Amino acid sequence: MPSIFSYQSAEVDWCESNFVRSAVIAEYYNTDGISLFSFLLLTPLNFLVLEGLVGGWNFAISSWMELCHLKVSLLLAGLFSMYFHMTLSYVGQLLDELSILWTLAVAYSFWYPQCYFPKCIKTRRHFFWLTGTTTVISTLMSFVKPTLNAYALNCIAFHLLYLTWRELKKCNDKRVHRMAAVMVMWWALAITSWISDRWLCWLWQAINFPYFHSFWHVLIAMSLLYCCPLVIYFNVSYEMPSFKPKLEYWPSDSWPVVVPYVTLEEPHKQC
Ligand SMILES: CCCCCCCC/C=C\CCCCCCCC(=O)N[C@@H](CO)[C@H](O)/C=C/CCCCCCCCCCCCC
Ligand SMILES: [Ca+2]
Ligand SMILES: [Zn+2]
Repeated sequence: MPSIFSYQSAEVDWCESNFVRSAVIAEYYNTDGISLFSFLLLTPLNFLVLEGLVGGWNFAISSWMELCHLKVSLLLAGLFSMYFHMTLSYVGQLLDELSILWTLAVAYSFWYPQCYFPKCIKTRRHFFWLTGTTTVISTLMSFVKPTLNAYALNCIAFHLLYLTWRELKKCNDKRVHRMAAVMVMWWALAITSWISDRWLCWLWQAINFPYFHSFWHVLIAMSLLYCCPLVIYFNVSYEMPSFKPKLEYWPSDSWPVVVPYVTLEEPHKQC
């Protein structure tokens, strides 16, 4: 019986042919080629977006700690993803999926708006416990049928879409609507690539182009780049109502390649 650490012991194998470009890296493009771009370039950009938040304002130490948790979780998700595609091992698959689950848990427990809490949950502390318990139970259940884990994780994105839609209904700022539209566009392209790789592999192998999972890595990282400032924008509107958040693009709105971020207008002095 193969060890849970051994190469190709995972339940899932992506469309890219194994060990074609390297004897030690099972799926080269999913591990290094393009994934390296997405996680080692776009994730630091996300860090800068998050760092701008801390550096620019007098941010409470608790918010700084929350962002640190998110950064560590995102970095681990990137590293575990590379380990998984390098080995296609059972442990790699679970580390990849569980790190995404726990990153989502961190984001939900810190930034889920209080107005959407279930009726029985009164404080963020209670919501924190609810998220923690649900995540621990989901972690245990993930060992039952690991093939289903990724589908369950993708369903969480639909919940995020629903929340975005609820928030946009209350918001008139055109810049926010534009940023949400761009985030959804990247996510739609990402999920299409993920499903194509899973379900239409026979077709991509027939035309010798089995690289859609590596596209997914880049596209989901792009979507996250727009998701972070949006989450921060809505969070500031709820938690710091005296500030006025504004979505901006670096270096400027008109550039074809931009990094989105949030700025805050100083609070009005109270008499
Ligand atoms: C203050 C900012 C808060 C922002 C919250 C952002 C929360 C980010 C959470 C998770 C990061 C996801 C990282 C994706 C890593 C992909 C690794 C991967 O490719 N894994 C596959 C196997 O290699 C696996 O099959 C994929 C599983 C599905 C993962 C689904 C993740 C959903 C993430 C939702 C992203 C939101 C984008 C916007 C949605 C409208
Ligand atoms: Ca493969
Ligand atoms: Zn992957």
